[in-house]
Amino acid sequence: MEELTEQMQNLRSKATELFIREEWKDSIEAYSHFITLSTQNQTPSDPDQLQKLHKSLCIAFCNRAEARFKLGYPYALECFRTALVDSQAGGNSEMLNGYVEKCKKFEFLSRTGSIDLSDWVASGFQGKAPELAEHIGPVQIRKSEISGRGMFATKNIDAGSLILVTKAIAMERSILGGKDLSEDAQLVMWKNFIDKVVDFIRKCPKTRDLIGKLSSGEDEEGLEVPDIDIFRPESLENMESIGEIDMGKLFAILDVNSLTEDAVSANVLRKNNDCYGVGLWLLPSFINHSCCANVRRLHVGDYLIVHASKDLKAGEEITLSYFDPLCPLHKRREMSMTWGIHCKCKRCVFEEEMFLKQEIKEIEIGLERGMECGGVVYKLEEHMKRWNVRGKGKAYLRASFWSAYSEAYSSDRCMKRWGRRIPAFDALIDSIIDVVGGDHRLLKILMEELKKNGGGFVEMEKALKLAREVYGKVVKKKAMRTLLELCIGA
Ligand SMILES: C[S@@+](CC[C@H](N)C(=O)[O-])C[C@H]1O[C@@H](n2cnc3c(N)ncnc32)[C@H](O)[C@@H]1O
Repeated sequence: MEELTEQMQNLRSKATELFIREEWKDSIEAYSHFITLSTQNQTPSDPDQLQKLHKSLCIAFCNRAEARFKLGYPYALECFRTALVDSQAGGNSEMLNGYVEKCKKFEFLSRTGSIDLSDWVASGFQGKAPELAEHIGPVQIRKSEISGRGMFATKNIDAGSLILVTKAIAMERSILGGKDLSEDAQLVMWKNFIDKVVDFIRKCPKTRDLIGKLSSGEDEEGLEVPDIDIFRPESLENMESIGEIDMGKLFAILDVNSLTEDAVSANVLRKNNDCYGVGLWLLPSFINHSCCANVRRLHVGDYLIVHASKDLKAGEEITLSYFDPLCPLHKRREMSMTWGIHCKCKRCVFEEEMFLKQEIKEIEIGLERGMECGGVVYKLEEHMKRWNVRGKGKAYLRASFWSAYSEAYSSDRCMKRWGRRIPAFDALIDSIIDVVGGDHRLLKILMEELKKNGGGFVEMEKALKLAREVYGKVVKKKAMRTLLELCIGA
């Protein structure tokens, strides 16, 4: 024990010396070594010794974060800073202990990604969103057949599992007056957002270099494929600096990669959220779009959480729906234009042919003219039978005409009239989930159905499974039930 204490003291002195000499990289290594030794070994029973150890640990955590920040890593956690302030003020041992525990928790969260939002959800999203930590799951960046680079699973991932947790480089929010944000307010929001990004880049060269790796939408095939490790907060790789970033290129990068919180999958964990935000998150920017996506995103504070909304196979490309997948082809085409993309996913290719059919055009016109939804569903199902459209093809079209299906199945009057002539509710939901993965509207209608017809254990388990696909495994079973109840009113 004494030998160890001496070793720890030597390490601490060495780390501090390196830190003072501004030899950031070596001081990080020395502090890491010190932290590992101090946290893995028996804690001293003498209260004075314990307080000394906690104080040293606080300083070590904080100085290491500071050194990382000096090297240009944006992720120095606020908690480490608080720890320093407090330890310098000679805080009491209980507080120091609290900070050390908090630091250790962050490190653990970042390594394992074992995030649990249950308490926050169960309390009805009271107070500030929980503090999360950066996490990268089993994924890598590779060349994609969709376009440029994409993100791929490196092992099988089951639905609901965490893929990325990442904090925004910058975010700007605006309060929504009515339903939409006025054009002026949007412009102001974008301007503030860009200013924040520019400010960050000035302060943090590493961030500037990482942003420089993102696509500006031009010549994606020629872009280099970065190693995902350079995005890890603890990465010490010395990247070759790209120097000043051209403002024109920066604007193009922000245009291609920024995400808004109004997306279909956002805004789901907090109710009555009247904020509308825009932000830039680095790693999620490598995820390509598909109309049959296999991951979803959630916004918790400034963090973006990406989780699998379907089971994924090792080697499979990870895709996100940049816009609402539960609508017809031409609507999706319109929305994809704002992203400058022409989606060629299997669903789009299949529907391109189907939407040329006169019968489908008539259904679309019928819907526009207010034709009864039950009738629309019946017609479409009959046509699909006649054209021998089955399996995935059938599910694609059902997803495209979701608005008609959801209205029909939610209306008692409609179900009385058409119920026996249209597919059973369970079969319908299963087929749509199969193509678009978990979606909060599917969950909502499933819950309504359960409430109406009373569901047993099997039905409840099915709803919980779908809920995990929609919200991820960040919410445990008990809290998930609260969420399910809330989602009926969502
Ligand atoms: C957020 S980035 C995705 C990663 C990008 N492929 C890269 O190499 O950095 C968005 C850009 O990727 C391309 N992209 C994403 N999904 C696509 C799709 N389904 N079809 C065609 N291009 C797509 C478009 O150029 C789009 O502007």
